[in-house]
Amino acid sequence: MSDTLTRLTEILAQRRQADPESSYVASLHHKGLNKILEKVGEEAFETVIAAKDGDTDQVIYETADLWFHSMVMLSHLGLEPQQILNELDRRFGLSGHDEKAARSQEK
Ligand SMILES: N=c1c2ncn([C@@H]3O[C@H](COP(=O)(O)OP(=O)(O)OP(=O)(O)O)[C@@H](O)[C@H]3O)c2ncn1[C@@H]1O[C@H](COP(=O)(O)O)[C@@H](O)[C@H]1O
Repeated sequence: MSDTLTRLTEILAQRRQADPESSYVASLHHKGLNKILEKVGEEAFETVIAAKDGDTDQVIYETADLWFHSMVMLSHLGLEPQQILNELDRRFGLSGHDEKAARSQEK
């Protein structure tokens, strides 16, 4: 995992026990899954709008917000970002054709 993702993962784990008054991450966990999912949806929408507008600086900014809130969601669900990276790595081993077959077998 990249140093940035590793560092952020560690900080997010620490902040689960932090004071919601002083930590934004703790405040999201305190508000619960629905609030976290609302933020993921909001940031995804803002990313799409920035891309449609062709505003590349804004795309970078909003995608960072989207990745960050997605990582808070994973943390809330007890999942590790490494599990997502493992899934992406697994797909490297599949051709487009094999990938479709694997997906249809999963269903
Ligand atoms: N990477 C981030 C990060 N990215 C975005 N944000 C926050 O995400 C929010 C983005 O939502 P919006 O733009 O909708 O802003 P908002 O209006 O304040 O949000 P709402 O009131 O609608 O919930 C802002 O409050 C940003 O500050 C982040 N907050 C924290 N981090 C990282 O998380 C670490 C822990 O943060 P704390 O929990 O605050 O200590 C920090 O050290 C950073 O590394």
